[in-house]
Parts: sequence; structure tokens; C-alpha cells
Amino acid sequence: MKHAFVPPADLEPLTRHPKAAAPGRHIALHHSTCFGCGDDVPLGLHLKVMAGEGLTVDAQMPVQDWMQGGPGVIHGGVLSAAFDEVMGTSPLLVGAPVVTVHLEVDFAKPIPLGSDLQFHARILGSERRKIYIDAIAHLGDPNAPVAGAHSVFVVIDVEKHFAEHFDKRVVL
Ligand SMILES: CCCCCCCC/C=C\CCCCCCCC(=O)SCCNC(=O)CCNC(=O)[C@H](O)C(C)(C)COP(=O)(O)OP(=O)(O)OC[C@H]1O[C@@H](n2cnc3c(N)ncnc32)[C@H](O)[C@@H]1OP(=O)(O)O
Repeated sequence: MKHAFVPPADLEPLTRHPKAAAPGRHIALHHSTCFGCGDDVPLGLHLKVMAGEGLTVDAQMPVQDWMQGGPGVIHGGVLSAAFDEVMGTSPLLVGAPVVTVHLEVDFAKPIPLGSDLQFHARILGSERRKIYIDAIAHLGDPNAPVAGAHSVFVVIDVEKHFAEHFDKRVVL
């Protein structure tokens, strides 16, 4: 798949946190009203991100009718949000809460409504507070990706980062 993103060649390797979810286990919810992973939002992606081997995660997403962009196919923004969520959850494997600063998506094939979309993301390494991650999406054959993504996330102090906005949060 074509892509233009070039991660730094000298990234620091990261290691799995001793308390990270075991391979095959669900990585605990970010929060229940998150558009990407929350159980309590009526309209959301409801993604369940599972720990994989090493510094990888996996998720699957049924492509539902409300996700339509072009007729019969997924909207690119919905796909981008799903990549953001899946990749953004993976740093919890190394014990790092992050926010996205950069997200690139390569759309290789139209993705039909009704498909069962599979995601696989991997942490590439870090540079200071930045964590570089890439991912693919496929329809059953990881060797035939229908989309790919590259991202940069930055490790934050969660309480400080959201302090100013916390009182305006939506509780359902
Ligand atoms: C949805 C909420 C998520 C909450 C997560 C909390 C718990 C996590 C647990 C579970 C994860 C669940 C999964 C979530 C998935 C979805 C994540 C999202 O969609 S997050 C929403 C969108 N993103 C933002 O709203 C960030 C807005 N940006 C900022 O607030 C600031 O830019 C911030 C705090 C991230 C960094 O600002 P500074 O002042 O602390 O630090 P400076 O020095 O500017 O940047 C740090 C490094 O990042 C580079 N950087 C900054 N922006 C960059 C960019 N656009 N591209 C590349 N590098 C960039 C800089 O060059 C610097 O790198 P050098 O160390 O100097 O090399």
C-alpha cells in the first residue's frame, strides 16, 4: 500500500508494562462515553481493542449503514476515527496515556457496508514524549489491507491535560 509517512529511523524501543493486558484480553475502557470505545454512547464506534502479541493491538468493527460515505461504502472520516481509537489505545500496553497530534490515513480500497473490518496496530517506538504507531485495516486477509494509517501520539498527564474541560464533560 502506498504511503508518504516516514517515521524517524532512530526511535527508542518501548517495552510492555508489567500490568498490561495479556494478549487476547480487552484493554480496559478509556471512558464509557467516548465516541470510539464507550459502551454508553448510542451513536459511537463501540470498539473493543484487544491486546495482541508484543506491542500490538487488534480490533474489529462491523461496518454499519450509519457509517456510509460514498454510496454503499464507509465514510473516510469514520474509518479515520476508528484508526485513531485503535492506535490511541495501544500505548496503554506500555503504560502511557496519550492524545493524538498527527494522524494519516491511506485509503486503498472501498470498504463496503456490511463488512467485518479488522484492525491491527503496532507501536513502532518513541522519541521523547512522542509515540509512533502504524496500523492496517483488512477484511480477513492481513496481507491484503484495504487501508493503512500512521500516527504520532504524545504522552500527557491526564488530569492536567483535561483540567480545564472536565467540568463540561457529558455524562449520559
Ligand atoms: C479523546 C480523548 C483522549 C484522552 C486520552 C486520555 C487517556 C488515554 C487512555 C486511553 C486512550 C484511549 C484512546 C484515545 C484515542 C483517541 C485520541 C484522540 O483523538 S485525542 C484528541 C485529539 N488530540 C488532541 O486534542 C491533542 C491536542 N494537542 C495538544 O493538546 C498539545 O499539542 C499536546 C498536549 C499534545 C502537546 O503539547 P505540549 O505543549 O505538551 O508539547 P509540545 O512540545 O507542543 O509537543 C510535544 C511533542 O509533540 C510534537 N508535536 C506536536 N504536534 C505535532 C504534530 N501535529 N505532528 C507531529 N509532532 C507534533 C512536538 O514537536 C513535540 O515533539 P519534540 O519532542 O519537540 O520532538
